[in-house]
Amino acid sequence: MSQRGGLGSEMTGEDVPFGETLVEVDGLKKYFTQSSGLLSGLSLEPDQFPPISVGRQQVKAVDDVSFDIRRGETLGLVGESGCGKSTLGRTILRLLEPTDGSIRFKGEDLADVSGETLRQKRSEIQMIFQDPQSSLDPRMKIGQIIEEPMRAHDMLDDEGREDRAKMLLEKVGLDPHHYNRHPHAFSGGQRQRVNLARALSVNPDFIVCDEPVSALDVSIQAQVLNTMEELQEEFGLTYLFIAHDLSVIRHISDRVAVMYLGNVVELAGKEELFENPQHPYTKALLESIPVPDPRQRDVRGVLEGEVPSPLNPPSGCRFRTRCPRLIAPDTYEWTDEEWDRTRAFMRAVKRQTFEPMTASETRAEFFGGDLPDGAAGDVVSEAIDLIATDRTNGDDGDEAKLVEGVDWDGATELLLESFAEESICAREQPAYEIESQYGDEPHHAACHLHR
Ligand SMILES: Nc1ncnc2c1ncn2[C@@H]1O[C@H](COP(=O)(O)OP(=O)(O)OP(=O)(O)O)[C@@H](O)[C@H]1O
Repeated sequence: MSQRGGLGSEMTGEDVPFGETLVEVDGLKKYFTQSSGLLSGLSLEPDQFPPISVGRQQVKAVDDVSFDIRRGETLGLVGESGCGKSTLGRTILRLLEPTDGSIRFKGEDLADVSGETLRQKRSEIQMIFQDPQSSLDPRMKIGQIIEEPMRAHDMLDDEGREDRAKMLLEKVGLDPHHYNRHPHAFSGGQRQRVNLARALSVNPDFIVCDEPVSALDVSIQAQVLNTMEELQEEFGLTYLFIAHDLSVIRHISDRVAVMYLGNVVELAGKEELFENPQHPYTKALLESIPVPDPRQRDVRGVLEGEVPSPLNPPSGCRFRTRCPRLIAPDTYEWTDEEWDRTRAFMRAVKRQTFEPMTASETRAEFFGGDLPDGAAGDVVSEAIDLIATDRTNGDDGDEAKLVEGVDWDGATELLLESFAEESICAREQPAYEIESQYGDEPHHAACHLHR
């Protein structure tokens, strides 16, 4: 059980036992309203004055996210840059107002509390950011920095706060005699330890850690992570740990949530997630080849194609536009081989990954000479004609004329509209519970392959 640093409040009836739900996130959405580009967003409104309006678009940074965090655990949150991790963390802390959905802490919706109760709740939830450099005021001594939250919460008297700050310096692995030093006298890792001490000063139960070790050298990262684990044990802390680096997530997490474009696409126990990943996005992340420079060992740019804009995310499964396992549309009859070949061809056309060739060479290259049977084959044949170097226009008189250039865009649009947009992946949002191979934690995978 937590010692609460020997100076904290007593356990109260509302304290949550270890392993029970501490934080409940339900249907959470955070949209940012953004004015669109300079002229593109202007539209003519003849019935009003002035007769123009500025279009507003919604950045769907977090879109319908639900999960629980249990007392004493670390839930890792991983995903590529821009997928909404920080926004999710900040919305859970109510640094950002949710657009929809709820966040319950110890069973209570923070939206329903106010005044002294809210102030009290706020001290129970803290956040640590990535950049210890900019989050520490250079003019303040670290003792004052650590005491600041206690002062804001009227906790203890001057002497009590100083004692507690020194005790915490020691707990985070720093020398209490450095109480009067300024942040510039400390290394990056030490500054992050100061941040930890500051967050701990007000006895929080729950800490959102947003990329806390990303700015540190790898050798220092492990030391800071170890200290965080020790503090968690000693103070009974619960962490939501945000990182893009899978090795950091693997080090610290009990369970892991994988985020993609505003959605949690997979959530499972750590071992289950790393040993038995079930979402193609998670698999792609895990299969990414580590680059020699460990500071660049992250998940940026390892997947084919760009993350689509959160202004207009794909329908159904958000990963489908980059997914190597897109499911065959049931509007056509396929054999598995026909669909595999068609899907590979569609991806190659979309990304223009090959030099244009004649129609028969394209058939041979992608389909071994045999197009799919029936209507699907007709579509493929039409698409091949659009990108073939012997592309002809037979409508014009008797002699077919060779048409200049290949029509990549036309072929892409035809294939996507006929096939990709007809797939269940485009039509329904996936959410499935599957059986875990490792441990007995539930395994959530938002992928129609598990339907
Ligand atoms: N205040 C804001 N106004 C408009 N859009 C925003 C705002 N904050 C974030 N976004 C957008 O929301 C999306 C999610 O951003 P967020 O910072 O949460 O992602 P992230 O996964 O934490 O990325 P990173 O690891 O790069 O910090 C991005 O497209 C981002 O541009």
